[in-house]
Amino acid sequence: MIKLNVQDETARLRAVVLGTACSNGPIPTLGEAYDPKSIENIKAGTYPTEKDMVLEMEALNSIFKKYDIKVYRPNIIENYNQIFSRDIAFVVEDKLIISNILPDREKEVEAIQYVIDEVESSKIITTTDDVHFEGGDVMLWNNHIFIGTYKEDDYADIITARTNMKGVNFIKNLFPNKIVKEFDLVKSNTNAKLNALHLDCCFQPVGKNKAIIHKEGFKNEEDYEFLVNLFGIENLFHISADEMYQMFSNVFSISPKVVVSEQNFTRLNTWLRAQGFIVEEVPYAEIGKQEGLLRCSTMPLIRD
Ligand SMILES: NC(=O)NCCC[C@H](N)C(=O)O
Repeated sequence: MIKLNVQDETARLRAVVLGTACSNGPIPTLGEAYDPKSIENIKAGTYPTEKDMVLEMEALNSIFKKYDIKVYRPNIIENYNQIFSRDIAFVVEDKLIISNILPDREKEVEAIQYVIDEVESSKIITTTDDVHFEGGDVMLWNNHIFIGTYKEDDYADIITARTNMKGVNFIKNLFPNKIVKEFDLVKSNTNAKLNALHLDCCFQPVGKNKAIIHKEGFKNEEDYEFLVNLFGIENLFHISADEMYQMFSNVFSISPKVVVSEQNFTRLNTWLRAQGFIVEEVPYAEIGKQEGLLRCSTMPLIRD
């Protein structure tokens, strides 16, 4: 059995689900794509190849091996995108919460059923179809749970809005001892530079008291100010719309000291090293063309 334990974003990682790019399927049609960056790359003829994406995910896998982390991979579903494991389920404390994910991505959950079967059934949480959340929108931070959401009435038309207020309230009720803080995010179905697809696309803590943030990803300035007050302005690394588009906030912590980052994120990697972090660089830009990066493709099961 797997004894789940995740208390925050950065404690030493022991076990993780890492997605797979194997049998990713043909290039989606514009109608099949569900994020603006994929659409942009399909139109430009630059959609990533399976071969390149498999190589990138193996580079991440080898970092996990180096740090002796137990890695679970999804079972392969033929011709199906299974890269972004983060969104399909997530661990809070000792509970595995199964997301009600975008219907286009539903089969991804079946592929990790063998992992779910290793978890004590009383720890597995599911909910009704009207309650939406994806793991990319949910972050644990000390006594807080941060959740990205979208509050406008046109939620149903916004394919980039994945977590609704019913989802936020469900998590609030599940963890009455936590401070659940939701953030209304800026969304665009058509322009990836104006789209905070999930909370982890515009914000993520690193280390014990620092975070990467794109201010304009937050619809309300007060939400941004809340994070400034919590972390301290000197501890925030601000990223531009272009850096959000490159997914600078979607690095992945394997301990409070060690961050896995993309090899081209020079400005961020230099800052991280100056703060005393060990930065493990991997190539991940091809995966990034699908509007997800390192955090998005991992789902931690056990941290210290
Ligand atoms: N946590 C994340 O931001 N996940 C990235 C998911 C990207 C995928 N193309 C999607 O739109 O669902």
